[in-house]
Amino acid sequence: MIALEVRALKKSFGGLYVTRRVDLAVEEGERRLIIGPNGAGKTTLFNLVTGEITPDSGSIALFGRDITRKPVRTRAHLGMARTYQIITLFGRDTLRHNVMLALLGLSPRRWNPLIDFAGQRDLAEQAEAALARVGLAHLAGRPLAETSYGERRRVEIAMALAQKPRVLLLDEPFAGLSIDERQDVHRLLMAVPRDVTMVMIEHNMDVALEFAERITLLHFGEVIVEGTRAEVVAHPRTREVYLGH
Ligand SMILES: Nc1ncnc2c1ncn2[C@@H]1O[C@H](COP(=O)(O)OP(=O)(O)OP(=O)(O)O)[C@@H](O)[C@H]1O
Repeated sequence: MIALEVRALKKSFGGLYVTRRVDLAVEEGERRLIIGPNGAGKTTLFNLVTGEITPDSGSIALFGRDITRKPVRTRAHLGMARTYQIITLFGRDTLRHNVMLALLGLSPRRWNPLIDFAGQRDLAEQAEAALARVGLAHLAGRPLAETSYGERRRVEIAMALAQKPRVLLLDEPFAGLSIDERQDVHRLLMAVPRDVTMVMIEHNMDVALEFAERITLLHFGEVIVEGTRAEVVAHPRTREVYLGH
């Protein structure tokens, strides 16, 4: 079954086509890597898929269901989660609370302004389980501002995984990490079960290549090469627009 299918997707900003025409089909359970030079339209593609921006034309389907015009929240309910390139967490709050907020994002309780965190035992337990999954259970009660950059990136992955996604979009999960931290995140992503389909944008080829089964190369808003890891790496167009730089 195709988990995520994008067809003839187009998006322009002020007359400039950032997504010129993108077709993409990611199988359920697949690990797909999206590469491309700066400005190729990778993040824009993610924004279109998650619904943060609307396409000019084309369609997006999640497990066969058309979601092109569905709001972000509906897509999240249908199983889509994302980590961001820019960290957007609450510094003074503990790791546990940050993950609980991510979980509340999918819950009707989010809309209750008087929510009492202390009374949300089930949410706290889910948040702790999510933190344990990324090796941060021991830091659950620590304010986020007192954690390292690498730990925060793992919190972001915990937040996305806590939502029990069926499709997880990862925007540069290795950006800014040390070699050791990269290995931690890599191990963590490799341990995610196959019922989660993963699509990753990443510049850091050494770690990302290992992760990917199939690779899509975007250039000026179009897919110019796609195939298995070996096929894409060996392709002359890849060398020309990407690996040579
Ligand atoms: N909201 C917007 N309004 C106008 N232009 C935009 C907008 N969003 C993105 N762009 C432009 O679209 C182009 C593609 O941006 P995008 O962030 O999708 O590329 P990218 O492949 O993710 O690049 P990078 O590797 O640098 O993150 C860029 O030239 C960017 O300036």
